[in-house]
Amino acid sequence: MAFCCVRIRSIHPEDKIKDAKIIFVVGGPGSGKGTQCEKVVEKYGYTHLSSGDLLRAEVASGSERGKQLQAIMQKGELVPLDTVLDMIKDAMIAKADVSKGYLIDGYPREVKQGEEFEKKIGAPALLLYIDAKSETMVQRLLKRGQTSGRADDNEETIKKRLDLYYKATEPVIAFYESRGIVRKIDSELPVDEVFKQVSQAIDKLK
Ligand SMILES: Nc1ccn([C@@H]2O[C@H](COP(=O)(O)OP(=O)(O)OP(=O)(O)O)[C@@H](O)[C@H]2O)c(=O)n1
Ligand SMILES: Nc1nc2c(ncn2[C@@H]2O[C@H](COP(=O)(O)OP(=O)(O)O)[C@@H](O)[C@H]2O)c(=O)[nH]1
Ligand SMILES: [Mg+2]
Repeated sequence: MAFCCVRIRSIHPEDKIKDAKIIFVVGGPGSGKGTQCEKVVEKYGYTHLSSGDLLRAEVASGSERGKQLQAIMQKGELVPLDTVLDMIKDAMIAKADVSKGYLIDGYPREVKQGEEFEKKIGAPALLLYIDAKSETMVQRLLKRGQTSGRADDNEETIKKRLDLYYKATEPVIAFYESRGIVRKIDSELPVDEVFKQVSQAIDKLK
């Protein structure tokens, strides 16, 4: 007896991003991640997702979850991994039809965050390591704090964010170095010089 089979495949929203080109942008607070990402968006049409910005948008919405997040961010601590990851994933899916690739800025903050991202979303093709000296980062953040209105751009929280960066986030770079996808960017130079290095790294991806 012949069967006529219609295969019904469930469509998961995740399928839309499973082959996406992903760049992790990692560096200390104030190292210049956001500044460089904006320039990449302009030149390459990538979608920029700053995990910090996504969290701040949730805080600004005034939701109950936002209130809990604000308390954590004000202390310079890390919010629960699943919260950030779900936000990134949803934002990626929302842009899937128009995106040439994704810049994931400020994530992973710790090795575990990277591992979970790969399980739920996919592997990065490149990690841009935006490197600046800690004194440089502090100076930039204090200057940014004069106008940013960010509750965490103050001397006390900056110190905590830097400590956490060296303790939790730097190991992320070593983790991906073993895969050969890390490009170290000297972010002490003027913005356009920094961007030349970033462009070279992205051009090599094609
Ligand atoms: N993956 C992430 C990203 C951000 N945060 C929280 O959000 C705050 C601000 O994050 P972000 O905007 O990325 O700040 P920095 O990287 O410190 O600095 P910048 O905005 O200057 O990039 C962090 O201190 C942390 O509390 C987090 O917990 N987990
Ligand atoms: N001199 C100089 N300043 C920079 C450079 N990149 C960023 N800044 C400044 O440093 C501050 C922090 O930059 P931002 O992009 O917000 O860094 P992020 O915290 O890593 O996202 C901002 O006030 C920028 O204007 C750079 O390459 N050179
Ligand atoms: Mg930023």
